[in-house]
Amino acid sequence: MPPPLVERRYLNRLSAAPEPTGAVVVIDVLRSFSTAAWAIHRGAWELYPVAAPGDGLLLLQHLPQALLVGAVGGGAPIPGYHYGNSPSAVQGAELQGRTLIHCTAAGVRGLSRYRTAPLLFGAALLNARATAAVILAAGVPRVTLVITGEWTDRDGDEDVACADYLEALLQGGDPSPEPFSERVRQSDFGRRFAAGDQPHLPPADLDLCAEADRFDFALQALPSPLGLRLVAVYAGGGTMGKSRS
Ligand SMILES: O=C(O)[C@H](CS(=O)(=O)O)OP(=O)(O)O
Repeated sequence: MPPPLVERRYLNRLSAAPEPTGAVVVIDVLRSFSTAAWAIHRGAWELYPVAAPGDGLLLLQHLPQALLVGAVGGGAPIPGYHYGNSPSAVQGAELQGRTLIHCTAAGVRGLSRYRTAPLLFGAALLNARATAAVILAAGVPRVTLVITGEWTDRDGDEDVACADYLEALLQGGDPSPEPFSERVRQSDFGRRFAAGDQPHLPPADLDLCAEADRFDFALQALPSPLGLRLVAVYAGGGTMGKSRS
């Protein structure tokens, strides 16, 4: 099977391009899908991405055992939520078997924007290789990579680096991940974490987000009666997370 055609979109740029067909991979290395991946690794079953903080509070009425995780634009925790959108914050949480409601200003908004895609993933550098493997196993002819971290004051190169790595893997390459990991650290947003002068952007988060291929699962967003639901999926088939019909 030939490699898929890969194209890119930017969440924060106006675009007249037609809606993507095939797989859409919404990339957010700092930090949405790194937080989500660490949460799954720490035992969370599933995450419900919601586009606005108030939507999370409404959804909590249907999922009273869920934990609220999220940040406003710039990265400060959402008031009233249990945890910030932070891999180091979820490290200290008891997440085994838990459902999370996840709200962020970029990555989660990207999932919401592309919610009608035939196959939809959230990805970070932590699970780039696993995401490529799941997509290649699905045999889709076209893949759209969505950069979420580019803003007027930020280059978004943490996501572009992840997209470059993913694209190389999707084309059948086997590049060393280190240069891509270093680009995450050197990106405009990465350097804000490295500076360590904002409590909601801890340097520990950069370490937990800049590692490549730590996890062997992709994060697939599936439709559910309560909205999109993000679960771990594996290239050999198989989904982790409770089914909810
Ligand atoms: O919480 C984060 O790290 C960012 C903040 S911002 O929206 O990019 O300013 O959110 P995310 O959606 O994870 O990029």
